[in-house]
Amino acid sequence: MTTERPSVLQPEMPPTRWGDPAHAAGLPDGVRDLVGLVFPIQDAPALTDVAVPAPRLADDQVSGLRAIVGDDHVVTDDAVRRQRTRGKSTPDLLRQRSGDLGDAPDVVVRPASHDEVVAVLAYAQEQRIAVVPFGGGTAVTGGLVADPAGLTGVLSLDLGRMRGLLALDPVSSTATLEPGLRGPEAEALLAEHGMMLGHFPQSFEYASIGGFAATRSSGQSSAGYGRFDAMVVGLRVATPVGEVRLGSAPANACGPDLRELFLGSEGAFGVITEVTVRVRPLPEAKEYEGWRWSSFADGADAMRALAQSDLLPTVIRLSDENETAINLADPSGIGGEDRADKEGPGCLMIVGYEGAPAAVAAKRAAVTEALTALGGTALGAEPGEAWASGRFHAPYLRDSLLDVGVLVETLETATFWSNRDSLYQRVKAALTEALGDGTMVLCHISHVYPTGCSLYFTVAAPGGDDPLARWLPAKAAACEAIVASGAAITHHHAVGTDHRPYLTAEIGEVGAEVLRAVKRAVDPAGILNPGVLIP
Ligand SMILES: Cc1cc2nc3c(=O)[nH]c(=O)nc-3n(C[C@H](O)[C@H](O)[C@H](O)COP(=O)(O)OP(=O)(O)OC[C@H]3O[C@@H](n4cnc5c(N)ncnc54)[C@H](O)[C@@H]3O)c2cc1C
Repeated sequence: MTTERPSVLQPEMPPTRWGDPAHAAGLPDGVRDLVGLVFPIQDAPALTDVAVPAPRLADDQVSGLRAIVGDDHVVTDDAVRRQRTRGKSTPDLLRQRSGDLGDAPDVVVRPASHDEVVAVLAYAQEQRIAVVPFGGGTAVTGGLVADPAGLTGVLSLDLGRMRGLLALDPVSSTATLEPGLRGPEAEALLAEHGMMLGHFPQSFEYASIGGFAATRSSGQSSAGYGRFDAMVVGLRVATPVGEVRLGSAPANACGPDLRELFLGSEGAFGVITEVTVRVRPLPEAKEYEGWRWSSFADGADAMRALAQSDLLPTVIRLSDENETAINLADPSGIGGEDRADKEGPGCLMIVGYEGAPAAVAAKRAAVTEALTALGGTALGAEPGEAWASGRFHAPYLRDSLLDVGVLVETLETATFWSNRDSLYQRVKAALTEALGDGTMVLCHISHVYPTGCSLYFTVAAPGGDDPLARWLPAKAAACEAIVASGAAITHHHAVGTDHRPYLTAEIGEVGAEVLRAVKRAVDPAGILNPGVLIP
C-alpha cells in the first residue's frame, strides 16, 4: 500500500503546560475555594519570556544537517528549541515555568524517512553531536535530557514528519506505523480500515508510536489489550553503525528476542523508525461501569482473583480510599449515603468491556458473577461513563494546581501480589514524611497480571517558595522505599535520567554491564541520548 498519513494533526503543546491550550481550563472558583481549604493558595505564574541559551553548534555543522534533511527542517529558532526542551513531568514543567532552559537542544532536526534518520546519525557520530529522539515529548522521567559532556552540542531529532501508516496486513492483523504518529492519529488511520491498536495511556493524545515502543508504555486498557511492548511484532531501528530489522515471524526460537532489547531502550540504542504492531477489529460494543469495595485491600484481592482466573475485562482500575474521595468530591456518592456513613467511603473500581457484543455480554456476565461473589457492589454505568469521558483531562488539572502553588506529581511502580500492601504502605509513608503536613497521597491500581500489579501514586502538597526543591527529595525517598521493597523502579514510565541511579539495584551489576556492552556495540561514540537509561 502507499503510505497513508493522518489528515488531522495534534496541535503543539506549550512548553510550560500540558495539551491543547484551547482545552485548558483554569480552576473553577468553587474548586479553587475547596483547594484553598486544604492548601495555601498563592498565584505561581509561569515565566514565558525567557532567553534560550545560545546554540553551541558551529554554522557549518548546521549546514551539514541542512544538506541531509533540507533547509526548512533544521530549526535553530528559540521558540522551537524551547518547545523541545525536556518533557512533561512536574519537575520539567517547574523548570520551564521558572525560566530554566539549561537543557535546551542546540538545534531541532526533522527527518522525513528512515534513510534520513540513518544519514543524520552518521553525521552526528562524525561531528560528535548528542542526538535526542523526540516523539510526543510526554516523557516524565527525564528521557529527553541528554548530557552533552565531551560532545559538541545537542540535536533534538523530532520525528514529527514521520507520521505514516506504511503497511496493513488484514490477514495477519498487523500494521506498520511510523514513529511520529501520535495516539489519536494512529488510531484514526487504522479506523479507516475498521481496525484499532487499543493503546490508551493517559498521555494518548500527544504521545507517539515510537515513544510508546521506546518506553515500554502501558495503557488504560492493558488488562484487555496488553502493554504496548506486547503489541509489537516488529521493529526497524536506525543506529549509528547501521540498521536493525526485527520481527520476521510472530514468534521464533532464534536465541534471545532482540525486539526486547530495543523496546524500552529510550533512544539510547537507536532510533525506532518503524513499528509493526498487531491490530484488532474496532470494538462494536463498549461498556464501562463502577463497583464499590469496602477497602483497597478487598478490591485488590478481587482484581487478583480475576487475573488469576483468566477473567480480566478490557479495563480494570481501582482507586484507594483517598483517591476515591478526591475523585468523587462526595464520597457518599459511592454506594449510597447510608452505606458510606456506616462503612466509610469505600473504594471505586472502574470496569470496562470492549469487543463484539456477544463477547462483551459473556465476559460481563462472568465478571459480574465473580465480583459479586467476592463482595463488590455494582454501581451501574454512571461512574464508568464519567471515567471514560474524563480519562484524558487530569493533566490539565495539574497545570491549574501548579498555577496556584500546589505541588502535584505522580509516580509508579510494580510488584508481586504478596508484596502489594507492604509496598503501598512504605511508599505512602516515605512521601508523607518527606513532604510533611498537608500532604495528600492517592493511589490506584490499573495494570494487573496473574502474579502482581502496578501501583500508581498521585501526590499533592503545598508547593512553598520552591516546589522543585521540595519534590526532589520526596521523589528520592519514594524511589528508595521502592528499591527497599524489592519492587520495580518503574512499571511504565521508563528509566530516563530520573530512575537511572536506581537501575543497577534492579538489574544487578552484571545486568548493567550487559546494557553498557550493547550500548558500546550500537553507539560506539556515545551520541545517542547520553545520560539516559544506561547506568
Ligand atoms: C500526563 C501524562 C500521562 C501519562 N500517562 C502514561 C500512561 O498512562 N502510560 C504510560 O505508559 N506512560 C504515560 N506517560 C508517560 C509518557 O507519555 C510515555 O512514556 C510515552 O510512551 C512517551 O511517548 P512520547 O512519544 O511522548 O515520547 P517522548 O517523550 O518523545 O520520548 C520518550 C523517550 O523515548 C525516546 N524516544 C522517543 N521516540 C523514539 C524513537 N522513535 N526511537 C527511539 N527513542 C525514542 C526519547 O528520546 C525519550 O527518551 C504519561 C505522561 C504524561 C505527561
